[in-house]
Amino acid sequence: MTRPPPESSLPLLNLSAVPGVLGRIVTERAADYDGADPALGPARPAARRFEGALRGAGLSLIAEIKRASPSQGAIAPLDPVEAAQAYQQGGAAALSVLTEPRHFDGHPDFLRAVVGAVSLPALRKDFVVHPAMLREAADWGASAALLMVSVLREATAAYLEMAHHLGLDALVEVHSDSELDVALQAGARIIGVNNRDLTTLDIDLEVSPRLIRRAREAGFDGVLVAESGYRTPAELAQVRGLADAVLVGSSLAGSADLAQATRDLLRE
Ligand SMILES: O=P(O)(O)OC[C@@H](O)[C@@H](O)c1c[nH]c2ccccc12
Repeated sequence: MTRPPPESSLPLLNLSAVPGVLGRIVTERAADYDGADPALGPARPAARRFEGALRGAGLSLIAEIKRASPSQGAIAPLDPVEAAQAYQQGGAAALSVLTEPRHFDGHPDFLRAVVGAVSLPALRKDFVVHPAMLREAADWGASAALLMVSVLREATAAYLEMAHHLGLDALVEVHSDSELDVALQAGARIIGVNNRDLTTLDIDLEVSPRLIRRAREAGFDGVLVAESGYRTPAELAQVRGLADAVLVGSSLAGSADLAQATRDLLRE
């Protein structure tokens, strides 16, 4: 069986099967990119900076620039560059920058500005439902993009291949055993386990440790990231020695002094 080269493929997604809040958001995002050019252009070299940053000693922090969310509404009117600099000073290893405009108050300019101003590698945090979104991420200087198995399903492997074609690392996000199986099958090198169920927005901090253990037991030797809901060093302790990295947004973004909040959170 031959597959068309990644630069010409537009994998089919069944977004009407995605439930709840998540379903609404991805349907809007697909409409935003309806008719966009799916061409990726020539292959770009892989720097693997995002992956490299997370492989550092101990539990690495991915700090998120998140001004609003469906679960909390407005969080804080962060200046993206100031926030990125504060996170870097506080000890973050990498950044996550929301570019979704309607529910997370994100913007492409935030990502471009952050990449131009700080040295940490940055993830484009968005609901990727079209190849053009990956091409944009690479053009804007992101080191990585988020790929959600709950959205991409059987197209996960194709999107992973497209991200790698563009020289991007991919954070492949899962929330259940069956989604983890898809990520492992697809050949993900970085897997994020989201404690938040994006269809109900409920948080369960037991989800990450459980699925991270399962991934390791299955022989996965890539990078594992615990995502969402972390507010205290005690909560981070639940994934120390287990996850390579943790992704934190709201609890940092909502604090008065972002650099100090970052240092406090990382205190063992
Ligand atoms: O704000 P929190 O609870 O610290 O979570 C951060 C991050 O994990 C969360 O923003 C997130 C994880 N996966 C996502 C997918 C889309 C949008 C947002 C997310």
